Amino acid sequence: MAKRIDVNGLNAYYGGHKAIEDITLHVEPRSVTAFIGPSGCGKSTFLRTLNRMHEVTPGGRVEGEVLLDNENLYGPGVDPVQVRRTVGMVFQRPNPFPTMSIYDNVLAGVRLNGIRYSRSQLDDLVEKNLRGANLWKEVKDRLHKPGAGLSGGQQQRLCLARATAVEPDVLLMDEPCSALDPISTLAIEDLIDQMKSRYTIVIVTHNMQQAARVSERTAFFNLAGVGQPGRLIEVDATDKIFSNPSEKATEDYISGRFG
Ligand SMILES: Nc1ncnc2c1ncn2[C@@H]1O[C@H](COP(=O)(O)OP(=O)(O)OP(=O)(O)O)[C@@H](O)[C@H]1O
Repeated sequence: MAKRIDVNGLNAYYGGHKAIEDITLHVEPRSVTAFIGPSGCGKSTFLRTLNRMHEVTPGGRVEGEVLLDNENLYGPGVDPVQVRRTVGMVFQRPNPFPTMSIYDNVLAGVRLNGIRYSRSQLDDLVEKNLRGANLWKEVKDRLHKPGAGLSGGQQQRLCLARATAVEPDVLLMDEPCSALDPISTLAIEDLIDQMKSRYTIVIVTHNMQQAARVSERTAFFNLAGVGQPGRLIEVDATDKIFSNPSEKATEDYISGRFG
């Protein structure tokens, strides 16, 4: 079930270094929001605060709140492992378990949730999620071959199938196409378009055409200078950000004047 995200006054640190400052952002369910901004402004850091991955980095610390349908992910007693199941993530480089079969890759997260499934239930889960990732037709005859035998684009779709198999509420994508060729990139973008009716999707991208193609809303991040924390400069409808942004820094960035 897609959920709404409300971030209030969020700061994130690496040890003594404040990487992002005072971020407040609201993301509607069943929508795609793109994060754009120059290198080092904290897009990936912010993304990782949305499923408590940031604190996995030594010295990683967060202040402020992230609400998922009004429930604070950083509230007392919240299990970060459960949060990461609810808020799935796909990374820049496709990272299937290389020696594990395609079939077992899809089920890798499912098998950690402690529920016992019958063989036919598992078969159904694998087929449903590979179909959802537009990969079923390409791999149905080699489900028990290793995931590493797929092309980069197929591996990334396998990672999406693995992420959706645990039925998350939110899907976070950190530059999911940056290691892919243009055809595979379009396949992932099509998939994002299809998936947005079921999930809340947040995507970090350096590719502004991609942000314009896939997202309804775009958030622009920037930093005042080297060593300064990144900040959210503005968030608005993607059309507006790319045609008539409110802030000069956004306009400078999208028109290629910096970054
Ligand atoms: N593991 C880490 N340890 C210490 N500092 C880090 C770490 N990861 C990122 N940072 C710092 O946090 C700040 C934000 O980095 P982040 O990777 O979130 O930015 P970004 O906007 O995603 O950059 P890019 O577009 O280049 O991926 C930077 O100053 C970076 O050097």
